Amino acid sequence: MSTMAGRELFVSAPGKVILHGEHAVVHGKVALAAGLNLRTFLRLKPNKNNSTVLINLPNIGTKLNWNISDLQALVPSFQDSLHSEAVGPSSEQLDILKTLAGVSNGSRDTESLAVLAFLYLYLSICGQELPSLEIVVWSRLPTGAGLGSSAAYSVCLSAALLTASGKLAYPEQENIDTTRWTQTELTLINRWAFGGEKVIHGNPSGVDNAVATWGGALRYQAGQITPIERVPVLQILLTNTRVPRSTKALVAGVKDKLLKYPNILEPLLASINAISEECQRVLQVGVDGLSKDHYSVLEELIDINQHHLNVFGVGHPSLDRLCQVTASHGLHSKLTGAGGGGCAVTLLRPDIEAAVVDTVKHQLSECGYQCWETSIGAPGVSLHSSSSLPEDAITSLNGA
Ligand SMILES: Nc1ncnc2c1ncn2[C@@H]1O[C@H](COP(=O)(O)OP(=O)(O)OP(=O)(O)O)[C@@H](O)[C@H]1O
Ligand SMILES: C[C@@](O)(CCO)CC(=O)[O-]
Ligand SMILES: [Mg+2]
Repeated sequence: MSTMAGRELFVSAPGKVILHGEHAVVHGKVALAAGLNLRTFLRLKPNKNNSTVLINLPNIGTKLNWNISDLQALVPSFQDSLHSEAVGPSSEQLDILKTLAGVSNGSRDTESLAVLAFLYLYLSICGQELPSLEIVVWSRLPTGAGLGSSAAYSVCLSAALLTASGKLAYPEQENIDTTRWTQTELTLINRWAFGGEKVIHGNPSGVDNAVATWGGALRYQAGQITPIERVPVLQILLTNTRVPRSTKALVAGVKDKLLKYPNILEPLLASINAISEECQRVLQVGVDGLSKDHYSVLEELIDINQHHLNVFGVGHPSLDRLCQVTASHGLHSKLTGAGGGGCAVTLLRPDIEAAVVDTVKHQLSECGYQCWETSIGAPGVSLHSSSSLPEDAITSLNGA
């Protein structure tokens, strides 16, 4: 095993789709989620002749750098983080980072959250001897649309910084192009990514970073990650309403509602839990092929959950419209991720004709929405050789 210290490295992590359980999972209920074949890519380059650390985020037009000597003075406030049981920044650490990044309190803007998460992970993971680095992160995922862009971002940073600082070994080569870390190492990557998610979300459940780390399909409840080894092939249509929203604000809104109306809303959380359980049961009995009846159940579960999520106040008129368009062609949709705009998932039954799907996509694009037809399940965080990266990723990482 060799360390990656001093070498350029390329990492990627997938986005995710939550089939059921968003929001409820923050309150200890079951969620079912799967990796998505839209990924975030990171290039880390050691800076030999320089004494700065640079972060370049082309998706959001951010390019910033800091002098290592300025950051070194802050290290004592972060040096216990690596060994502490608690994951995530303390309020003192967040205050230090906000001052450093010139971010005002309560700011939820895209750049501030991305920069705070980066600084938190860099200072906490790299510790004593801060390395001079140049990091570029570019994603095919829409930012802030419900497909786990924040988790893919945090997972890529966590994996790259742990590897570059020698805290993770270079993964054993399965093949020369793409390698993955061991289970123990993935657990460490996931732990730090959860810390990054805490900076971005405030109170994440941890499901998004778990999917970005392990990929595949999984059941998540209260920190417990159970991979679902075999899942029937599910074709889905993902649609981005392009209505911007903040997961942090939506999660906080649900909490407020639950505190205000516990007796009214707790039963809905229990219902969402039961929906996840029933969905998992159907996927497992139909693992070798879902029957028509199975699809009917999956569709009804989608409809019921979409109504529940509306009750929690995380719907949006753009999502209502999307559900109406798909329903007019006999297709069933629900929001995925935090809602409030962002993305929805539509189940594509195998008996639906391609022409119908095309019509639906056309009508959704006329609403100003963006669609992807895809299937669920994608590999988790991976280390790549530069030659194995897709062309758009390498161009964006090198050209940024
Ligand atoms: N490619 C990226 N470049 C820079 N920052 C990013 C990138 N991807 C995500 N982020 C950070 O993550 C934030 C979006 O996170 P948020 O949790 O609100 O949305 P999401 O993760 O896309 O959706 P959800 O959490 O509902 O799945 C952005 O505001 C930005 O700070
Ligand atoms: C809304 C939420 O349940 C999913 C966001 O993708 C938040 C979380 O689980 O951290
Ligand atoms: Mg997120």
